[in-house]
Formats: sequence, C-alpha cells, structure tokens
Amino acid sequence: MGAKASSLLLLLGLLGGLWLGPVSELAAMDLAEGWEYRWGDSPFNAEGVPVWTLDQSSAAWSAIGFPSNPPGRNGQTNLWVRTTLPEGDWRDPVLYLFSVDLIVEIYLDGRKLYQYGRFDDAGRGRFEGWPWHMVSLPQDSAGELIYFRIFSDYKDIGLWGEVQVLERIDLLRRLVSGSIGRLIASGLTLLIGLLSLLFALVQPERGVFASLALFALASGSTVLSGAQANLLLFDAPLFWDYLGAAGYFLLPVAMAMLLQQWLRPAFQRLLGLIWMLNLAYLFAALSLSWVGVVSLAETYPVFDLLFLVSLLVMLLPALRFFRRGTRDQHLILAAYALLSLLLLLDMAVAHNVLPWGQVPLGWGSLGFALAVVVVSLTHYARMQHALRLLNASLEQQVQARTLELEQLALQDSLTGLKNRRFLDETLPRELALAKRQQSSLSVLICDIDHFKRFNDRHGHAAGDAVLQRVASHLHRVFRHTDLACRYGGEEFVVVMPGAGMDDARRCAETLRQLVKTDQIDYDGQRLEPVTLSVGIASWLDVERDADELLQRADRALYRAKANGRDRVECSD
Ligand SMILES: Nc1nc2c(ncn2[C@@H]2O[C@H](COP(=O)(O)OP(=O)(O)OP(=O)(O)O)[C@@H](O)[C@H]2O)c(=O)[nH]1
Repeated sequence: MGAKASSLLLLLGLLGGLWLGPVSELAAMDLAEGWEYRWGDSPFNAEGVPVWTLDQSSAAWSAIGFPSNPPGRNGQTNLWVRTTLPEGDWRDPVLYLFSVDLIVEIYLDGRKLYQYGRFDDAGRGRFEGWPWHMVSLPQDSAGELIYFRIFSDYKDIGLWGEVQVLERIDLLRRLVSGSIGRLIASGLTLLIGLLSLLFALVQPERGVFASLALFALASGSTVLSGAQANLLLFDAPLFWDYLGAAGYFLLPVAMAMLLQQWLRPAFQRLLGLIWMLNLAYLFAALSLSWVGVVSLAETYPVFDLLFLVSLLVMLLPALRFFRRGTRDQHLILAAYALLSLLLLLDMAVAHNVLPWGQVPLGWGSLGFALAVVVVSLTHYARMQHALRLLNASLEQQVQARTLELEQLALQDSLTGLKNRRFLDETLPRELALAKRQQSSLSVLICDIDHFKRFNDRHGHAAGDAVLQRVASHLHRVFRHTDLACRYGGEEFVVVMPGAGMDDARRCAETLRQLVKTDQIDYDGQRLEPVTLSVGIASWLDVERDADELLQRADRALYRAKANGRDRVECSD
C-alpha cells in the first residue's frame, strides 16, 4: 500500500474512532517551563556528536521560562535550547512541537533523534516550511535532557506555541479533532469556490461569481493549509505553506474585487488600486521567496501591514456605503466586517499582540462566502424571474404586432378595404366551400368610369376621396359576410358567398345607383358625380379555378364598358 493511501486510511480510521469511540483522557505533559538556551552553534566532535549535548552542566546556558525569542539575539541565526523530559508512564511517547522557527535538529543522549530541514557546514539552512512535528521518544527517556539545534533568519527564533509529551495515538486524535472544523469549513468554502467558478462560466453575472470564486478558493486554501491534519494526507509542508501564503495573500485581492462588484459604481478606482497593489505584492513575494532572495516567513509581516491598511481602507467606504445600500448589500457588508475583524484578530495573534489561540478564520470566510452566495443566487433568481416576465410581455407584444402587420399586409391603406392579396388567398377557399356545400357564389368587378379624366380634372387627392366614398358605399350595400376588396387602382371586387346571379345583380344595381347619385364635396367644391360599370359572374360548377371565375366577371365588365358604361353586365 502506498504511503498516501495508508495515511488516508489512518486519517479515516482516526475520524471513525473520533466519532464512534469514547474519547480518552488526553494525558499530555506540557513543557512550558524550565528551559535553558544558548546562542550560537555547537562544535561537533570526531564522531559527529554536538559537543554541547555532552556537557550536562548549566554553566554556559541561561535559564528561561519558554524559549521563544530569548533575549540577547543581536542578529544571530543559531540557537540551542534544552529541557528535561518529564516523568510519565508512557507506552508510545512522542514529543509534539507546534511550531519551531524554522529548521531544527533534536538530540537526546548525544544521539540525533529528529531532523527537520538541512543544516550546512556553517550551521545555516534553507526555509522548509513551518509544520507541526511529531518526534518519537524512547520509552525510557524520562528525566533526560533533550536538546534543540535551531536555525532561523526570520525575525522570530525559538520554539513557539506548544511543546508537549504525550501518547502517539492521543496526539493523532487531537490533531484530527482539532482540524475537523477547519477541514469542514475549508471543504465547504472550496466547494463554493468551484461552484462559483462554474457559475462564472455559464451565466451573465460573471464579475460577481468570478471574484466570489477567487475569494472562496483563496480562503478555502488558506484554511485548509492551516489544518494540522493536512500533513497526514499529504506530507509536504512547503506545499501547504506556499498554498497557505498564496491563498492568504489573495484574500484582499478577492475582497476588493468583490466589494468592487457590490458597491458599483462607488469607490471603483480605490478598490481597483487595492487589489492591484495586493496582487503585485503576492507575485513579488512568492517569486522572490521561491528563488531564495527572501524567506517565505519574511514575506508575512510586510504583507500583514499591507493587508491591515487594505482592510481599513476598504472598511471605511464599505461602512459609509452601509447607510445607502440595499438589504443584500447590508448582508454582504456585515459578513465582510465580521471577517475583517477575525482577520485582524488573527494578525494580532500572529504578531503576539494577543495571546496564542486559534481564531475561527475558517468559519468567518465560510460565512462571508455563504453570504455572497445567498445574495448572488437570490439576485440571480430575481433577475431570471424579471427576465421571464419581460420575455413573456415581449412575446405578447411581438404576437400583437405580428398580427397587426399581417392585417396591414392584407389591407388597403387608402380605403380600409381588404386588398388583392387577401382576395387571392380567400377566393379559392370560398370557392372550395361553395363546391362542397353545393351553394351559389357570385363575383362582382366594379370599375369607376373615366376615372383618369376625373383625376385630370379634379386632381389626384379628389380622386382618392372618391375612392374612399365608393368603399363606404360597398360597406353599406354588401353584407359583412361578403368580401369587398380593392382590386387595384379604381377597381373593386366583391365576393358574395351564397348569392346567385339575381342577388348579385340587385346589389350591383343598388351600388351603381348610390354612386351615381352621390354628391361629393371636396375642398369646398362639389365634385361631378362618377359612375360605375360592374361585371358579374356566378359560379356554375364548370370553372376550373378562381381565376377563371374572375376572368368571366372581367369579360362582363368589359362588355359593360363597351356598352356605354354606368351599367351592370352579367356573364353568360
Ligand atoms: N386618385 C387616385 N387615382 C387612381 C388610384 N389608382 C389608380 N388611379 C387612377 O385611375 C385611373 C384609371 O384609368 P384607366 O385605367 O385609364 O381607366 P378609366 O380612366 O377609369 O377609364 P375606364 O375604366 O375605361 O372608364 C388612372 O388615371 C389612375 O391614375 C388611386 O389610388 N387614387
């Protein structure tokens, strides 16, 4: 089985044991007191044993409570510290360190027990990350002096946090249970990050979701890199440290971008400046530390200063905006303020302004990410709803407009009668109906006589008035079920479904009389009366199609014209 698989199994087993099994009394001995320190590095004898570990006397050593940053450093990078291992009834004792700055060798009884990082011949070394350490102790080591050879070119040197002796299984349980919160918080935050990334790719509010994805992935990585159990999953401290640094340095970038999206259009330039500055710092810090110009540890204090300033600068406009914002923006800003507070507390702990303790940063980040998710999703849902409504009303408008256009396309604009296109579509249908029902159908073509002359005398506009007048007579004489159309120019066609030749002739005569006797005034003067010639054809069940029927009516009209106009002629 591979190392990764076995450590995963171990983690799962521990998780199971943690949830299912009874939690034992954790008998841990704190080594928080009674240390000695000595600046510089020990010479080594011919066997490679550090000489300082062979001399038990305290002559060259100074007493100190706990060896974090012992006094009198004067720029030195090498430090030795030692203490006596406590008495106890151990089965499988380990020494737990969290944490040491920055590389260390541990000696017991003149023998090297543990090494983290690599010392060169000059006693110096390269940054290797700052993980927790689990050092196996021999069972009979109680009461012996244990020595720590430490190198650090960071501003802090010595041991930090906790140094304890305890049973291995208790330590593993504690590491896992201590990480559960962070593992869950970071898992959820990373999940939010991935989902946001997906949303950023597929839906329109790209900016909000992309910056939320950045924030959630950054804070999720930071929190995960701080979960002590991560080394059980993947034993690569430097990887976790760089991931943690990248995530941490990205936080102000993502926060400024998110606020930029949410406070739009206010404070855009200021927030843009903040994220660009922080992003530039991230690239500079990580690449310089990667090539070894500075240590990763050294990049933190400068960043913390930048972060502090960024947080305060971002907090001020955010608070000023609070009064004017919407409910959604209030929620985001409240979550943002809470997260900022936690970040400030965390910074204060890291810089010894506050006593050592775990700040629930993970939950703060998760809360912030959740607030943004909730607001973004409700915003998205509201937008979708509004879009659906808009869509529906647009569809309605388009339908109504289409109908209008269709009607317009079938209508003559001057007279309001149906046009020739309408007749072309309708007449064949009416004919088919008449055929099926064996009913009559007549077609009339009415043409105004000498209309050219009329136009020439009275003008085109007066001609239009006459056309409109004839149209109104058509309305009056024929039924609603008859189809009166302007066929073109001064020609009208009426289709009379159910009407035989006699009916049609009677209507045509009525119309002819009406038009002839009509008195039309136009532009303050009485116009000369116009007359109509009408040709009629009735369906005889011998025509092949509508055209043939129309042609017969047209021939009848021609006869009416030829016979002196102002008359009705019927087809044979
Ligand atoms: N004012 C007006 N005149 C139109 C319109 N459409 C066609 N006309 C005119 O109608 C006249 C039709 O002339 P012709 O086809 O020679 O027929 P006509 O003068 O009526 O002679 P007959 O039909 O033989 O009695 C033309 O002068 C067209 O310009 C219109 O919309 N308004």
